[in-house]
Formats: sequence, structure tokens, C-alpha cells
Amino acid sequence: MPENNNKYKKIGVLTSGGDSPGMNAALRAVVRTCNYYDINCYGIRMGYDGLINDHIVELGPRSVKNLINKGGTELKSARSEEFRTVEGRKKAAETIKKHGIEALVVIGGDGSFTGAMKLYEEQGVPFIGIPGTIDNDIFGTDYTVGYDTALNTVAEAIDKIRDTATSHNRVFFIEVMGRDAGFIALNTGIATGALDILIPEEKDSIEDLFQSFDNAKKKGKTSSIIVVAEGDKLGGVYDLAKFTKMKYPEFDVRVTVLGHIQRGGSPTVADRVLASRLGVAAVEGLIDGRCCVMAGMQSSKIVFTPIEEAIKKHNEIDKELIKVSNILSMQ
Ligand SMILES: Nc1ncnc2c1ncn2[C@@H]1O[C@H](COP(=O)(O)OP(=O)(O)O)[C@@H](O)[C@H]1O
Ligand SMILES: O=P(O)(O)OC[C@H]1O[C@](O)(COP(=O)(O)O)[C@@H](O)[C@@H]1O
Ligand SMILES: [Mg+2]
Repeated sequence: MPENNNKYKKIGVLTSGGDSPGMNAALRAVVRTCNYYDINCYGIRMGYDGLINDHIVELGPRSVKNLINKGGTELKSARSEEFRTVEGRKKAAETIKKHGIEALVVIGGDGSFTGAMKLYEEQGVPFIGIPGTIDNDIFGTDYTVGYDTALNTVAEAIDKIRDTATSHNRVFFIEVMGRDAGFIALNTGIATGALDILIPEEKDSIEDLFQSFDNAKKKGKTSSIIVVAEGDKLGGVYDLAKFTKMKYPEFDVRVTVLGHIQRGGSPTVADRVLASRLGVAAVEGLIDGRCCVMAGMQSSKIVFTPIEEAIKKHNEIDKELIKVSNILSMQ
């Protein structure tokens, strides 16, 4: 029998915040690792709402069969307003106590980790986080679970838009997800040969955008794709399209908002492997007595990062990527 130093007998697992492809693979890994170490695993449905409302089911290795390839989250997710209150978190702690759950694995993003930290500080419930969000906006891991799948979904969609953009000599503004982060926009922009990429981390100006159009005209380009992160500060895609049309009345401008298709679909191999490794690491981390950390992957190695750092610090946008995009798009 493998060693379970911390003597945990019951661990709960939940998915919270925006779902992401690979959350199911992480769940499967957590459940099966618990079983390996002779720990009973409890699935909490609907994120923190499930803790508050006692929606808890015991999960064994067979309960997570046929899940590794499925998008979404079998446990379901929620953005729980009640959990943001001290009262809500008290109710959550009562449910945890009632079931004898001793620690949690929280699969989610920065918001979910903030909530878990408060639950620990106020109610003493230990936890380890697994970064599950398409946004890749969490410090302490090179990639979050779901990001790679989202990149591929976006690239496939933009490739299709390129076909019609080229056929009609059109300019397309394409909005991709990322409330506060430009990772999806920057990487898919490079991958799809965007003329310009607008992200919240960079100070863009409309003049810079117009300069890209002027340059494209000079180079003889007849259609263009501009990838815009949802959280870009310059304005939304519709305003950008309007201003562009005002400046260049001869342009045939269209807008596509890719929206929630970016969050669905079967996870890529990279996401499945990442989720599986982090799921095992999270349970083993708890067994080793770790708390209030996030299991992440840096340079292909498991790294545990204090949750405050994971939330507060930010993965910097790699300036080299911006340079690559600029060099390649302006030729
Ligand atoms: N400051 C906070 N205090 C307590 N709970 C929070 C806080 N921020 C987020 N949460 C909880 O975590 C949930 C998920 O957070 P959210 O920001 O929506 O997604 P993500 O975890 O993907 O970033 C919220 O709905 C809420 O229940
Ligand atoms: O599905 P919702 O609630 O409309 O949220 C949309 C947001 O969720 C995300 O897809 C993921 O964000 P989180 O991981 O923080 O939940 C963002 O990119 C997007 O802005
Ligand atoms: Mg978030």
C-alpha cells in the first residue's frame, strides 16, 4: 500500500468558475489517485454552490470512466455569489464537516482560489488548487488546464474566417476570450497570421492600428484579420470596426465574436496530460501535508506555488511573441 503520511481519509473535489476542457481529466486523476492512496473521494457538484447546498456524491474509480476525453465538467461549475459572503462560507464549512471531508482539491481559476483561501482562513479547511481556466492567467504554471484546447479551437475558427475574408477582400475583427488576459489572443493571432493583435496587457492606440492597415495596403494585402482580446482597453470589436470604417470607407469590415465555443470541446493531448499530472500532484501534495498551494507545471516539472502568489502575481506577456507577430505581419 502506498504511503499516506497525512492520514487523510476523505478528500472533496470541485470545479469552479468558467469551465475548461480538461477539467474532467483532472477530476478523473484526483478520484483515482485518492483511491490509490486509500482515500475516499467526494465530488462536490456546482462549484461552491454545491458546498453550500450539500450537493455531494462519493466517487470511485469507475465513476470517472469515459471522462478523460470529455469537455465541460461532469461535476458542473458555478459562479457562486453566496460563497463570496462570510455566511455562505460558514454554510459551506458545515457541509464539509457533516461529511467528514478533511481537505479539498479546487479545480478553477484565480477567483476560485481566492474563495478557497478565505475558506481556509475562516474555517480551517485545507486545500490545493489545480489551475483550470482557458485564460492562462495564473502565475506559477506555464499552462492552465484548458488553455491549449481553447487555442486550437480559436485557431480552427479563425482559419475558417480567413477563407471567407480572403474570398471577399474583407477586414475581420475577431474577438476572443480573456477578460483580463491576452494569452489566447496573442498566441492565436500569431498562429493564424493576424495583421494586428490587441491585448489588455499592451497599450495599443487606434493610430497604431491604422498604421498596420496603411502598411498592409502598401504591401498589397487585400484582406486582414485583427484578433482582439475581450478585455482589450482600446474598445470593443464593434467600436473598432466602426472607427476603421470611418477612416477607410473603402474597407469591407466584418466582426466575429467567437464566444463560448472557446470553452468547449474534447481536450487536446497536452491538456489531458497536464490535467492528469496535476490531479495526481494535488492529491499527493495534500498527503505530503501541503496546503494553500497550487499544483502547476513549469518547464515540464510539477511546482507548488503559494496560492496568494498564484492569484496576485501575473504571468507576463512574452515581449518576444509581440516582436514575432510584428515582424511577420508587417512584411
Ligand atoms: N473574493 C472572493 N471571495 C470569495 N469567493 C470568491 C471570490 N472571488 C471568487 N470567489 C468564488 O469563486 C468563484 C469562481 O470565481 P470566478 O472569478 O468566477 O472564476 P475563476 O475561478 O475561473 O477565476 C466565484 O463565483 C465565487 O464563488
Ligand atoms: O461564461 P461567462 O460567465 O460569461 O464568463 C466569461 C469569461 O470566462 C472566461 O471564459 C474564463 O474566465 P475564468 O476562468 O476566470 O472563469 C473568460 O475568458 C471570459 O471572460
Ligand atoms: Mg478567473
